[in-house]
Amino acid sequence: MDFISTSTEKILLTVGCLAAYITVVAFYRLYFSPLAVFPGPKIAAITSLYQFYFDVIRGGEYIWQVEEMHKRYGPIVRIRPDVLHMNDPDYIDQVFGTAGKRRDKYKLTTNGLGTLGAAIGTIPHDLHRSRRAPMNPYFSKQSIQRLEPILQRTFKKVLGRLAQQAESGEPIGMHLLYAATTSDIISDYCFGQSSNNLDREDLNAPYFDEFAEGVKAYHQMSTISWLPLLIQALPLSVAMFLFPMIKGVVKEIKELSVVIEEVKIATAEKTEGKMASTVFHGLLSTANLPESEKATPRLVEEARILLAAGTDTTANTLAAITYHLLANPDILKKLKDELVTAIPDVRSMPELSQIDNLPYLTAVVQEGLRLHPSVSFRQDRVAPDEDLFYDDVKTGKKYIIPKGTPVGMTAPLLSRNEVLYPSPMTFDPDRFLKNPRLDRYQLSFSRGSRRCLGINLAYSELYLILAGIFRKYDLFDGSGKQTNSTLELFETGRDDVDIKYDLLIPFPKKGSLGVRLKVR
Ligand code: HEM
Repeated sequence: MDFISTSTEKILLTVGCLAAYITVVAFYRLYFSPLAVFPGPKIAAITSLYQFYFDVIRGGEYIWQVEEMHKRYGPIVRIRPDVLHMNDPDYIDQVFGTAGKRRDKYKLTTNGLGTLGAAIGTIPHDLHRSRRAPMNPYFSKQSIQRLEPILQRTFKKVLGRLAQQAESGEPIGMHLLYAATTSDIISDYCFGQSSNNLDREDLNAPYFDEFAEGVKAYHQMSTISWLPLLIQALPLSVAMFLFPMIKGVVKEIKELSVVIEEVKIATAEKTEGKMASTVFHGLLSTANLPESEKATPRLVEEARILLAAGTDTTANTLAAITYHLLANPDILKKLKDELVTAIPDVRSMPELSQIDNLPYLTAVVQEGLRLHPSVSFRQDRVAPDEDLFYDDVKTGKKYIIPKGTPVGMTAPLLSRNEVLYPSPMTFDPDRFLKNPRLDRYQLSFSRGSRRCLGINLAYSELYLILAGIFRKYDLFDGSGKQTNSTLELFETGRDDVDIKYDLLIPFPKKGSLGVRLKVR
């Protein structure tokens, strides 16, 4: 009897203490936190479990809750106890920082990326700068222009695959074809060894499926702060059993470690001089890079990011643009007219110098990036040195965002701004022709010192592949009179390209087979 009452008392005491603790924390967050003055739902201010429910349990749906919050509370909202979110295109520079302004990353976002040693996962501004600096020359406009032979060689294989598909009569999944292409290019540029996905019968589909499964862990890792530490602390076999989504990562780390070691041996005798021909030969022969920065595990993390960021992003935007062009014959006609003038001989491969200034192609690419930013997660930044000031012009309210506060912006939300982009869900390249300065408001490649490293490569791939495919192929019209090669959408609708779930990268409705085409 005594035992029961003592145990019951202990349980009651524990529950009481817990309830008191939760009440005090909730009370503090609601009324005394420096972020208490910011609008937003109380539940989001009290607990991060609100985000956890939508992002982890429901799988990438918090983005739509945040959109609703903005509709209800205005352009600045508190979306977690410690995080603000902005949806004002005129405030991009303040959040992402202009020259000379330091911007850190938010710890939990980088946890989700799982690569604290890579530039993208580096929290402090200054360390990020030093990691990014030796990679910048390899992704400058001139360096990417020098890559044209690799791009051309790879694109020839794409045309070969499309021709092969025409013979088979089977539909082709364009996301996979584009991912195989961009992955071949970035792997070739990183190490001088292409993944050769385009030479494989299955286009290396299992690798890309594994990648898609892996990114689904992003929200778990970024909302449960201790999860990455737990996974690292467990024996590998136990971790893989409990968290099967890490299997692909473990395999990739092993393979990339071997590749990096090979590059190390190849660069050992070389001294710094002219630019190396691949990114990693370059990094490893940079004399003033500390040895710790050249350690294999850190370089493996950098390589994982370059390979992932350089693959699915561009492929996703390419697939979406392909859909819109084939679903909108008027838009495709305008593009084709421009391409026919710029590239008179249909048998010749387009060269970047022929196409990189074409106005309509540029508008198509910008509109594709606007409507389908291939990085859909909240881009959080922290200003460590300065308070930020925000005036809500509609309500006249003035806010001071204390220094050190994570503030996020989300490209797919910003790009649906109805004032900048009337009928935002319509694919309308003309809006960029009418107002070319609209590109100032694009957040698709991020901004500031953490802007996408691969932006010039991504543009070259987008221009070259779209120009090459749509110069050659017409839209199938069913007349039976067409003599040119043609493309037709196969069982593909708008909901196969529109974002439904934000899992770091955008995913369409469940069960979607992506953009599929019949090639004739
Ligand atoms: C349409 C294509 C692409 C889009 C929309 C895109 C978008 C982005 C965005 C939004 C970020 C910032 C992410 C953050 O806040 O942490 C980023 C960073 C990055 N991207 Fe891209 N990207 C694309 C293509 C590429 C390509 C082809 C590469 C190839 C190297 C690449 C490499 C990177 C790297 C390394 C970073 C990290 C930069 C840093 O933190 O300093 N991306 N990208």
